[in-house]
Amino acid sequence: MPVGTAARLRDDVRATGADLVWNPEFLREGHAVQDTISPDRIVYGVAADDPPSSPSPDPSSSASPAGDAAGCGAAARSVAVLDEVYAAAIAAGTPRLVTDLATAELVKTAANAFLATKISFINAMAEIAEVAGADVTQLADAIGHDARIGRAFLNAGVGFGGGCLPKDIRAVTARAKELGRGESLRFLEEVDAINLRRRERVVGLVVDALDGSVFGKKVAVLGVTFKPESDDVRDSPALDVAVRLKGLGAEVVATDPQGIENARARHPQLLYTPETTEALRHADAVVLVTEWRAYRDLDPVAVAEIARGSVVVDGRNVLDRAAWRDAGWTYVGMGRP
Ligand SMILES: NC(=O)C1=CN([C@@H]2O[C@H](COP(=O)(O)OP(=O)(O)OC[C@H]3O[C@@H](n4cnc5c(N)ncnc54)[C@H](O)[C@@H]3O)[C@@H](O)[C@H]2O)C=CC1
Ligand SMILES: O=C(O)[C@H]1O[C@H](OP(=O)(O)OP(=O)(O)OC[C@H]2O[C@@H](n3ccc(=O)[nH]c3=O)[C@H](O)[C@@H]2O)[C@H](O)[C@@H](O)[C@@H]1O
Repeated sequence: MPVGTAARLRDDVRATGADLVWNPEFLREGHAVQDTISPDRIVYGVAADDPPSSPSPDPSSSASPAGDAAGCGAAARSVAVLDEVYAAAIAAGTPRLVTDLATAELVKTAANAFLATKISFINAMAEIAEVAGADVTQLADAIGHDARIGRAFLNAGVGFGGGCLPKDIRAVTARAKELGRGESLRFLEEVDAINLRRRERVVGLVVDALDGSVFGKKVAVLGVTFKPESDDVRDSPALDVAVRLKGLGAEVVATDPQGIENARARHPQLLYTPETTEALRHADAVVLVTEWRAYRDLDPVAVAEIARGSVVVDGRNVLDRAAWRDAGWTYVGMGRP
């Protein structure tokens, strides 16, 4: 939601006798239950002019500018209700922050924007690694050991997709412009552009590996969802790569453990099979774009026996490149030799 939405809705909601608090959640698809039961933090946004009367159980965890102020209005009651909802998580020591409405709205957007920026940062470094002859996975490991940076969300590859990160960076960029601060978040347009370039890059690597043209070549695309453990194909880099290859004249056969139905509804022009072996059979090139466990664990020797060609493009940098090369494959990674 654009920052300012809660404040705009609040009076209308209160006129009904209810209260409006902003309680963003940070769950990831595929981990929804675990993330809901054990969140990293809980955030309640309450109206700044009606602060909660009771301090939070752990005052050091409250970021409310008015969290300790007197008052026993609707916001205080809402905080008490939410404390009941999250009683188990709070008792387990989950940090709980009470903020104003706008801050709570921005927390959600800022978290996703930061995650997207981390991914595009490492993908930008992958672009440099590609021309410098460096290895972006080793680079990520090395900088990730710095606790201030951290290794999470530094996996370079075909980039981020899904129903949240792409939408949220575009939405907050647009909102910043509305608020007269477009320059503050202009870098997120670059984050978006870097991300979209990675899809082109995967396609380009396939074309190059097939001597300049995919026309008439069979390409096995492993994965259509935006990430493993989800059937979601919204803004999926994997599906985008499949569609682009098809547009260049390749005979694309895509496979996925969970996403075929959703992918077919959006792109019926592609061929799909739930059988990995069928996708790989007589393939001139194999492209891994969603790092499902089943694809990470593929035996390169066995795949070589059913495929026609010997090109594998690892769009997620998850395959054991030495094992694939030993089995006779031309292995192509993303930002690593
Ligand atoms: N998917 C996730 O893991 C998380 C999603 N969110 C946020 O929650 C929101 C919903 O996300 P999802 O559940 O993934 O999306 P979704 O696309 O699965 O669900 C959205 C629902 O809203 C309905 N809808 C859309 N426009 C509407 C309108 N104008 N009037 C009435 N209904 C309308 C759609 O039909 C759909 O049922 C998004 O803002 C997302 O950023 C937040 C945290 C996690
Ligand atoms: O707002 C939301 O709805 C949610 O958006 C994301 O969750 P989600 O979209 O489920 O997926 P992520 O696990 O964040 O992955 C997003 C994309 O980034 C990609 N990614 C992730 C990590 C990485 O290192 N590299 C990378 O390319 C994934 O493949 C995927 O396409 C956030 O992680 C959640 O905290 C948030 O609640």
